[in-house]
Amino acid sequence: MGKRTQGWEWRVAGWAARHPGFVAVPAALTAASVQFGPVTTGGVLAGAVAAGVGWYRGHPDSWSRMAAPRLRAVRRRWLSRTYLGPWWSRVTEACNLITVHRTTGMVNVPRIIRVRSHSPSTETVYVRLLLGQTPKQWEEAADALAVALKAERVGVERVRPQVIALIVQRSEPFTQVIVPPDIPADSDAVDLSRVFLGETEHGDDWFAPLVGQHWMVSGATGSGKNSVTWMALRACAPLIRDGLVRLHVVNPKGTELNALRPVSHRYAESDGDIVEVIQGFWTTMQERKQVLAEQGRRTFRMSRETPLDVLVIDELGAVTGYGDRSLTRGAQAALPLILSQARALGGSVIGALQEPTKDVIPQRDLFSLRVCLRATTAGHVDMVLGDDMRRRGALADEIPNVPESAGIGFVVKQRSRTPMRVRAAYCDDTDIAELVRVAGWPVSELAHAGKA
Ligand SMILES: Nc1ncnc2c1ncn2[C@@H]1O[C@H](COP(=O)(O)OP(=O)(O)OP(=O)(O)O)[C@@H](O)[C@H]1O
Repeated sequence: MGKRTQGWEWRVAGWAARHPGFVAVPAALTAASVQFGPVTTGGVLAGAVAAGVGWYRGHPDSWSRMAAPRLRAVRRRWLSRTYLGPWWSRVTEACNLITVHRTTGMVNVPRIIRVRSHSPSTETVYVRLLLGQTPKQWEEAADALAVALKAERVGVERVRPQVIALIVQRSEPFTQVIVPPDIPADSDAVDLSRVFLGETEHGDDWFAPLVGQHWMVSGATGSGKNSVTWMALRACAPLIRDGLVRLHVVNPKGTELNALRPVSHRYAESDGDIVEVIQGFWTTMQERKQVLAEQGRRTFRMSRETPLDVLVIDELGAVTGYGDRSLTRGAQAALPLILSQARALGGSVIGALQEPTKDVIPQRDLFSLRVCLRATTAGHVDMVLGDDMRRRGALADEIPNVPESAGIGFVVKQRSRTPMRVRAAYCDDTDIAELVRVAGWPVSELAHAGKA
């Protein structure tokens, strides 16, 4: 007997029996529209669907709730495959960062996991490494990557096993030297809670408070560390003249800051004098404690009786870490006390150093403003600014060692805990001479008066 073939009627009947909904729903809709009219039926149907969807979306286990993020992820992946994928494949291939399976010939491209942008000029791209790749390989390809990504420079940071962060600096916001503003003529015009230091990458002025704060400026030799110090002292010039600010200057190198000798309350270059100045500063703070107690005040207010004492230390590393033993021991006896207690007593410290390691400056966390100018190694960035700051864009070790980059560095925005590229204004010899002239004229007048 030959194979029995079914007629189409049987096949339709069989399908309808297997899918009753497909038959029952149109049949019910047809019957309802014959009975109540198509408009009423359509309206009721639309209402029922809307109510059902509404209920379903509100339900904790609703499909749409669970599915929505997944759908979004799929769409994103699809978009990145379609638009970003080919471009990224070309970039990584050009930089030799893809692998090809030996037998199947399949090309493996490292996957972009996430892209974050913490500042207008920098992006952080998190990449999952391919099997067999090392962060070092990517570091070696950083220059090629910068060219391929049309970026100024690219830094590589290890995040966790298999994941690295590419810190892509798109542009250099600072192409010109920033000129310092005029020194205010009057003490009243000076606001030490907002000292102008330079500009930020956002195009705004960069201000920092000096009263009740300690500043640490770290940078390699020639990075322009003293720019920050000079800007603070220019703001203070009329106050120094009026006896409202006193300078205690520690200048182990004996260069540059020696211009401050005539306007300093205390000044030291040799090891013995340095220890004396630092310990004298601590004694002043202890006396200040007494004065405030007698005045019944808990907080310091700047006046001639209680001036702001500013301790400026150049080469802080030599003073606390790698200088002569008698010097470092003497300084280390007083400096931690000053850093932890002087803020409320009207004492501020401005320290500049090249080597920000813990053994050189164990108290670096006591500095409230920390500026990281050009660094010699990547590790210095997080030591100065805090954990993860390099990964978030503070590529201080990638700042070129050229005079055009001097004064450029990073600070941390306190609210968002993200690094911000800044450039300090540059005080040339004329600006320094002007500062000394404004700050010092009563001293010279007094000297003349004494001689007369
Ligand atoms: N803010 C700035 N803007 C532009 N150029 C600057 C700035 N600061 C410094 N420079 C330039 O960089 C040079 C080096 O600066 P400076 O000697 O102050 O650096 P430094 O970090 O103090 O170095 P060192 O540790 O050797 O004393 C200066 O001669 C000057 O030409």
